[in-house]
Order: sequence, then structure tokens, then C-alpha cells
Amino acid sequence: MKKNTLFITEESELLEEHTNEQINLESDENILESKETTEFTSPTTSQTPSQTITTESGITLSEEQKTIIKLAKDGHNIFYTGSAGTGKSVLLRELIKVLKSQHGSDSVAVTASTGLAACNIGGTTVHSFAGIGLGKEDAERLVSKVYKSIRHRERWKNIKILVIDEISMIDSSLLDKLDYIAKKLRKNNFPFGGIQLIFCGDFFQLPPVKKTNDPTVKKAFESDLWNNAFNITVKLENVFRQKGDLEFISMLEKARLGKIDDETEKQFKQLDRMLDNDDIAPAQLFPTRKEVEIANISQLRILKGDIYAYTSIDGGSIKDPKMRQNLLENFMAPKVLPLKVGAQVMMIKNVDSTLVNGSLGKIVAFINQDVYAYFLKVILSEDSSIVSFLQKYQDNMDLLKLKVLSDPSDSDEATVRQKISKEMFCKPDSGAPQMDVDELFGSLFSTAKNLFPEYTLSQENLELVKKVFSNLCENTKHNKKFPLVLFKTSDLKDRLVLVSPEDWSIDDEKEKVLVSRVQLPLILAWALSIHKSQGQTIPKLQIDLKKYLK
Ligand SMILES: Nc1ncnc2c1ncn2[C@@H]1O[C@H](COP(=O)(O)OP(=O)(O)OP(=O)(O)O)[C@@H](O)[C@H]1O
Repeated sequence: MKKNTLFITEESELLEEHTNEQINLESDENILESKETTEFTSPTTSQTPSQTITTESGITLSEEQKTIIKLAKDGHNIFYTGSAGTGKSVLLRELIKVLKSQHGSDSVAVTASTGLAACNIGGTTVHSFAGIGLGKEDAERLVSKVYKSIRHRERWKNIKILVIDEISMIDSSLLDKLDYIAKKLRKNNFPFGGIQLIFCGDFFQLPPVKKTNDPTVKKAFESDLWNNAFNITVKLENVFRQKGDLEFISMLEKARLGKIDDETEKQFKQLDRMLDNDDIAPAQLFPTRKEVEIANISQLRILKGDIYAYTSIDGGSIKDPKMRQNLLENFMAPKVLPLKVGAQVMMIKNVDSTLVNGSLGKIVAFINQDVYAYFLKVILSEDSSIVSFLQKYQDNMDLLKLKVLSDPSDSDEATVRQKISKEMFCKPDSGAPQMDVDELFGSLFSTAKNLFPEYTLSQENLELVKKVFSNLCENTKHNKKFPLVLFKTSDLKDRLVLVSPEDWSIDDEKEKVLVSRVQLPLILAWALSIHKSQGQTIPKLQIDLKKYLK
């Protein structure tokens, strides 16, 4: 098998120990390692300008990013890495798009080591894709488990490419088990039964999760598979996140390598300052879930007003409480989500290209879907059309009813279960805190005014709108209220969204739901765990580095 290594740096020392001759060190220069072949050209030395690739979100890919796309299209197994902010995720999203259009959607399995990382690239967890449940059994048992599920068996047989993001969080034994399953099911002894592999991640970031200090947990590159599978390793060099700030990039690189000298330490200490606390407060990072919870709840307490707590609807066939609890903890969404007007929250699903998993926002109000539909219609109407709209609306209050739940004609078991759980979640809630109607009206319309400065209503129409609004609030006061959130989207615009519930589930190999949860796709976000922050571009951050600096 050909071995090529692009952009080798100190990081490779770590890999090298475990990969014998396969990864060649070339620490001084970022040039193509060409001992065995010169088939590929290093992006930095490329003489021929290649075609521009612009992603859906308008990013123009760099030469090094484009080279990886070319290598992937040519069918190579690739592991690509790079420090934080080098555009690994941006590249991966584009790669997935290109490979799907080349091979067809069903041929490309898009996975990641954790649910959050998977959500970032529109995929599933490796465990869920593979049909191995928790994957604790030995390889032989896992093969027979997967074999029993037609869906998973067929999936393994039919895919041509397997993408795994955040590979640093997968341990070597799981990777070797997956390799074994693929070989057996595909009756093919090539690595992963001949499936093309695209792995991405940074081994200097989070390691595999282990419950105790288990010394047997090894990193993915220590697996048997790694040695045999990868003929290309690429390290992205260009840091985009802190683009232009070469000094800061160099400080981060030293921290990443654990080589902080006195000068760098001084520079880090100089960053200790108050940040602007305008619309979004800096998110604080903590290592444990408990610390995150304490920090968020104490911020919530500072806000005035009542707490609106959303309790999830959980289902699934597993009855053993401990096992159930363990599985439910895999979901990002908490059992109880306490919120207040003014609370800082994070979206935990990808809604579209700008409102994504990781978008931060603030709660403006809690309103029901009827009030929201009315509010939207009013702020999107011209002053001149308001009177006729109000007339029609009062004649037929159903005019604006939002269709939130899925169509009942979708009748497979999972859809029905999801629909019933969502309906339960949305059922009238007479105990919910009631907001003063004048105050609510004022807050909604001042938010609208900030979003659409040109929006105007004559005093007379404003009175009419308010009267209908008050009646509507009174008539629907027991309807379930949802948080109306003003998000900062990834293109740095403000966007107002009424957040409705989502469904998460873990299935077994026969597609039976083991555990499921319906909850709002939000978490409190003044404080975040280091795990949840992995892979996200957070605009403002506060970190306690005392433990790490002298
Ligand atoms: N070619 C590019 N040109 C300009 N900006 C880019 C490019 N590629 C990525 N970016 C920007 O750089 C930032 C970091 O990108 P991305 O999240 O993909 O990096 P990453 O390597 O996955 O980081 P992490 O390891 O922290 O997850 C994002 O804001 C992204 O929009």
C-alpha cells in the first residue's frame, strides 16, 4: 500500500510511536513526503491554481482544503487533522456534499464519535450507524448482533465511504471491532472490508471518554486498523478562527503542545480582562457537568421573573432504571430545562445553514403558537393592510394556526410514537407562569422594532392590534407556551425563533426504541462543559486557566 504524509509536524511524533514506519516524519518543512510515490502535490508547492470551491455558507476553501477533497474523490483513505480552527469541520461538510454527489447519498455514511459532533455534520453517532448498541460485547458477538438487523446489515454492505468526525474520542478497541464487523459482513479482508475511510479530528483535543482511569483505553491511532488503513495523513496548517492574530495562534499552538514558556504565560495572563457584556455574555467553560449546572443555575437565579421549567417526555423499552439513566444521559437535552425571560441559551440542533447546533441566544418571552403566529403576521404586514387582516382574523381565528406536528398520515411506528410524545409535550399547561399582557406586548413589539427598524404602525392601528392581542392571550392562556429566542446566527445576524420540541432516541439492532426523549432543543449557556464546546466557534469565552498556569 502506498504511504503518503502531507504536512508533518511535531504532532506526528505522537502518532509515529504507534504507527511504525507508516507515518514519516518531516518536521521542518511542510512538504509532501514522497519516498514511495509523488502522485500527489503538496498544496503549498502546487504550481497550477486549481478551481475555486465555495461552500454553501460562502466560504472559499483554501488550497490545502481543496487538496483533501481531490484526494478523497480519488478514493484514498484519509485521516486529516489540524489544530483548532483550521477549518476541519468546514472542509468535512463540503467533503460530504461532494462525495454524496459523486457516489449517491446512501453510499456515504456520515458519523461522529458523539451525538453533538454528529449533529454538526448532519450525521449519526458511529454506534448508531453501526447498529452495535453500546458496543461493549466482543467483536464476534457484535457481528452476530449487527447481522440480525437487516437494516444495519444492508447498510454495512452497501456503503462505499465511512466518514468519522472527532476521531480522537473513539478508542482503539472500538475501531478494531468496527473493522472486524465490516470485514465479516462484507466478506472482504481489506481494512473496513474495502470501505473508503475519511477520518477527521485532532488528537490533541478530547481523548476517548472513560468512566474510570482505565489504562487499557487506547487512542484510535493505536489500533491495528490504523496501521493498515491509512495511506494518507494530512495536517491542515492555516488557522482561520484567529486569522491574522499570529501571536495568539502561536500562544495557542504552544498550549496545545504543552510547551508554555514564561513569555507565553505572561501573554496569557494579560488576556485576563472584563469582556463586553452586551447582548450575549461570554460563555464560561468547566470540566464537569456539575460545575456547569451550578454556574448556569446561579446565573438563572439572578434574573427577575418566574422560572418556566420544561420536563422531557421519556419513553423506550428499557426498564432497568440505572441502564435507562445511563442511556438518557447520552442526549444533549436535559430531563428538566429551567428557563426564564432573559436566559442565555444554546441551540442543540442544526435548523438550517445559519441557525446551527451551538448558536447562542436570549429568551425574549414565553408565548404559545397562536400568539406567535399572530405576532409574526402583524410585524410582517404593512400598516395599510392591518385593518383588513384584523377583520379577517377575528372572523376566523384559525386563519393563522401553525402546523407544528407531523402529518398523522405518516404512520410508521417511530413517527407515531414521536407524534404522540410531542403532543403530550405540547398539551395545555395551566400551571405555567403567566406574563402580564401589556408587558408581553411591549417586549414583543420592541424586539420587532429592533429587528425591523423601518417597521411602523399608526397609533390607531397599534391600539387595534393590541386589543386583538390581549383577547387572543386571554383565550389561549392555557395553551402550552414555548420560548421565543433571539438568536445570533452564524452570519452574525439576529433571528427570532419560537423553539418547538425535538425528539431523540436510541434504537436497538431491530429498530426497537430503547430510550427516547422529547424536549426543547435548548440548553442554558452561560456555562458549558468542555465536551460540549468541542468543535464549536464560540464568539466570547471565559476560561479559568489558574490550574494550568503557574
Ligand atoms: N477556507 C476558509 N476560509 C475562511 N474561513 C474559514 C475557512 N475554513 C474555515 N473557516 C472558518 O474558520 C473557523 C473554524 O472552522 P472550523 O470550525 O471548521 O475549524 P475546526 O478545525 O473544525 O475547529 P475545531 O477543531 O475547534 O473544531 C470557522 O469560523 C470557519 O467559518
